[in-house]
This record gives sequence, C-alpha cells and structure tokens, in this order.
Amino acid sequence: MSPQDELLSLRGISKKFGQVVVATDLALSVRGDEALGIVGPNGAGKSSLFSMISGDLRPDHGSVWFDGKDVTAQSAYRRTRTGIGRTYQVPRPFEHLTVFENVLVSAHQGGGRRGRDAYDHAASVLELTGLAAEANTPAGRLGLLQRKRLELSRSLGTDPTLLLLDEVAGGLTDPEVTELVDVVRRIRAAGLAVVWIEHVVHALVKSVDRMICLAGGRVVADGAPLDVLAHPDVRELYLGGGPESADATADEEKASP
Ligand SMILES: Nc1ncnc2c1ncn2[C@@H]1O[C@H](COP(=O)(O)OP(=O)(O)OP(=O)(O)O)[C@@H](O)[C@H]1O
Repeated sequence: MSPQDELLSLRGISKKFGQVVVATDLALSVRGDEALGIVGPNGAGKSSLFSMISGDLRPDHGSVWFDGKDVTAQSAYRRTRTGIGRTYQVPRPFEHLTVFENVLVSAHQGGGRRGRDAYDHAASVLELTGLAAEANTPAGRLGLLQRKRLELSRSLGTDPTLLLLDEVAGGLTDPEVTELVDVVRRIRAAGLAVVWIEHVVHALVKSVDRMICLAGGRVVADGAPLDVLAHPDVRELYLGGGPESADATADEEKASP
C-alpha cells in the first residue's frame, strides 16, 4: 500500500495499562476505499485501539496519521471534525430525544452543520440506516436493532470518511445481523472506509475486504478474511474459547455457494 492510498495509518503504537499490554509497536494502514475487520479474544486491546484512533486515549509511543496528517496530539473532538467517526459497544443516545433529534445533535456538534443543512443531512442519514420511519420515536423506546441503527446514524451524522464500528452486531439475532450487514454495505457504497471490530465473525466475513486478528497487543494475522480465520495461530486462539469458533466460521463460509 503506498502512502497516497492510506487514509489511516498507525505507526509504532504501544500502550500499557499498568502491567496490561494493549499494543506493542503496532503498525496498521487502512485505505480510503477499504473495509477492515478486526477479531481477537476478549481483552486483546481492540477497543483500546479504536480509542487511540478516535482520540479518546493517547498511545504511550507511536503516532496516528489520518488523511496524510499526524493527528496524535489532536483531541477526540478535532478528530471527529476531520472525519473519524466511531460507534461505542454500549450505545448512549439521548434517551428522551427523538431519533431525529439525536442525529441532528451529532450533525451540529460533530459535523459542524447548521440549520437546513443539518436537517437535510440528518434525514439522509436516517434513510441510509433504515431508521427514517422511527424519526419521531424517543431513543429510549427503540429495540436493540433500532438502537444499533441509531448508534450508526449518530456517528454518520458527524460526516465521517472513516467509520469505526465497535461490536455493533453483538446481541442481535441472525436475521437482525443480516439487516445490519445490509446497512454496513450501504455505508460502504456511500464511499466510507470502515474498520469493524466484531465477535460475530460471519457478519465480518460478509462485509470486509481484509481482516486482522489482534492478540497480546500484536497483529497475529493480516489478510483475506477466510485466510486469517484459517491461520493456525488464530485457530489456536479461538479453539473452544471464542464467542464464535473461527474454525466453524471458516468452514461454513467455504461451504456456502
Ligand atoms: N482505561 C483503562 N484502564 C485500565 N485498564 C484498561 C482500560 N481500558 C481497557 N483496559 C484493559 O485493557 C485490556 C484491553 O481492553 P479492551 O477493551 O481494549 O479489549 P478488547 O479486545 O476490546 O476486549 P473485548 O473483546 O472484551 O471488548 C483489558 O484487560 C482491559 O481490562
């Protein structure tokens, strides 16, 4: 990958919490037209990596580059304004505001849009995520899939060019995961780069071009999704332990037409 192709680049990132190592000299690049999946056991440091990309957490060493600029010293707010959007594992919308108002707040605060422009943007985001019919529903009344759609909508409200998805498929039924995968497909078609951390591996396999497996603060495998899932070290990590066996998923995907 040439530097011109890179939208996001992590260079020599290291981070520890006391004795807990979440990243060791980690390097990673994501192209502007790419969808990257991240798998790894619980506690591998996946969400911490997102926090270092979004600016919620500072690395001990190394730098974060976005769109050709070193953003390591930038606040989370500034990074949102420059095009890094993220969802959180536990969505925290404004429960008493409607779906539309929630997205409007993110279009204002995160996206810097005003007036009619913010309204139009919020409306187009809700069309994209399939939540337009619930625009006037208070966020606190949404079911789980709709809350996930709202979490995606709030991050899209900020106008990202890179979207970081943190376990958005968690807790959903299989048919709901299929609907979510469709939304992610539409988001990609709209021209966004996506990095998606997920334990529901089959959702990733259907959605991403490339996958990495993180463990012990390092990239254990990097490549095409099925190759990563078939990697001996990844199989070892997931054997009997992961929420979804990497073996079963790789075999199932190979068998499907
Ligand atoms: N702010 C913090 N202070 C101290 N320790 C932390 C902090 N944030 C995360 N950790 C620890 O760092 C390790 C990595 O956590 P992280 O949430 O990044 O892992 P993860 O791969 O996202 O896990 P999961 O798949 O369970 O969400 C864990 O041991 C966690 O307890």
